[in-house]
Amino acid sequence: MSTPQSGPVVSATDPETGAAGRRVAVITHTHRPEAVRAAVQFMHGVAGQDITCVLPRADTKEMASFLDGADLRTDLVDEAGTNGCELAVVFGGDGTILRGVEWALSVDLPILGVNLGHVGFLAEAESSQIDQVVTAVCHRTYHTETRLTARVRVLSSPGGDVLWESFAVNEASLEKASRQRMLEAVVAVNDQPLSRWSCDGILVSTPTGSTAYAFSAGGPVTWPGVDAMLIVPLSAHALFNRPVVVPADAHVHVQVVRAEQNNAVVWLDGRRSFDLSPGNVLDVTRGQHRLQLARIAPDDFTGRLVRKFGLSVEGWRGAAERRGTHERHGA
Ligand SMILES: NC(=O)c1ccc[n+]([C@@H]2O[C@H](COP(=O)([O-])OP(=O)(O)OC[C@H]3O[C@@H](n4cnc5c(N)ncnc54)[C@H](O)[C@@H]3O)[C@@H](O)[C@H]2O)c1
Ligand SMILES: Nc1ncnc2c1ncn2[C@@H]1O[C@H](COP(=O)(O)OP(=O)(O)OP(=O)(O)O)[C@@H](O)[C@H]1O
Repeated sequence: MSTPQSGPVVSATDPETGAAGRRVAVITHTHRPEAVRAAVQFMHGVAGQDITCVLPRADTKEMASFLDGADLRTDLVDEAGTNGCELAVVFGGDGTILRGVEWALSVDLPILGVNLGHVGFLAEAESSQIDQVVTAVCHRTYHTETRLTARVRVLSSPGGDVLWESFAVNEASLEKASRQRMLEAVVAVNDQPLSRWSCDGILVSTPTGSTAYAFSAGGPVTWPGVDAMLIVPLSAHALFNRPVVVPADAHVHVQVVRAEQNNAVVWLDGRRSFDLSPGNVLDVTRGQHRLQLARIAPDDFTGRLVRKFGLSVEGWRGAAERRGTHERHGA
């Protein structure tokens, strides 16, 4: 789902610092020197445009040698939040973008990812395109694509107390806590039991997550505009062990029936986790906030899939045919 629009209008004065001008958050995979270099190149690019770069203070230790003495307008902050920012530009791979989401989601801040990781499926630009990113940010020519997220809660029992609450952009992954035993859980959709699975785990994934863990587990690749959630069993020892697709408004419950050493664990986007005991329920519904991904080019999910997954669009026959033509021409 894409909403063409210019960047959000931001007040000329930051409410907290009183500083005038535009503010853009910069989040960097600081353990990767090429990501730090790219972030600093971006900051230099926007420096003359009355834009202050807002950095998480924790990121600046590794960046200090690049920042010291540079004529850059930066503001260091401890807490995630808008801090008056209109956009977060993230330099890293998907993991760093998922870290950036923790800053951005609750305040509906768009994220523009620059890939300095291995895959960078969620990124919009490659490291060779920093000048284009600078131009798009300076002229506010980016648009935002919104993505479904999930609200994830752990309940003590069906209808019981809420023990934990968080969100997922990719997936909630309920997993066995002990490697040598199976997890046993009952999945219910809209309060109707669907299946009991003895398995390694169960994913409840968004369309965004359909190219991540759910993809590895045999789930269907789902275009971002599809308003649905995927339920994907991990190695279920059952005749019915298929991924299922439910409407995004469905209420998905997964109750842990048995878990060895009395524990199962849920991981959200591989970043946030909580331990569950038998009887506890993983409760997943549509998230209140949509992730906003800033784009500098028109949407092209098909192209992204082909590029990032290295899909062959000519097939082996096409390659053979081209070789044949080549050989007939005596090359
Ligand atoms: N067997 C698996 O495939 C498996 C196992 C655990 C976690 N994961 C995924 O890892 C994600 C966390 O990513 P990370 O980079 O912090 O961990 P990571 O460093 O372990 O990398 C996981 C891989 O998933 C890719 N990835 C992440 N989100 C993606 C998305 N939406 N579409 C396509 N690819 C995506 C990353 O680029 C990376 O190659 C989790 O949300 C989960 O989806 C996958
Ligand atoms: N400043 C940081 N401090 C600590 N950890 C970080 C920092 N930046 C990134 N990470 C973590 O490092 C891990 C790997 O980062 P990332 O996913 O960006 O790189 P990658 O694995 O090479 O890329 P991709 O996910 O696209 O394959 C992630 O879990 C991410 O959250």
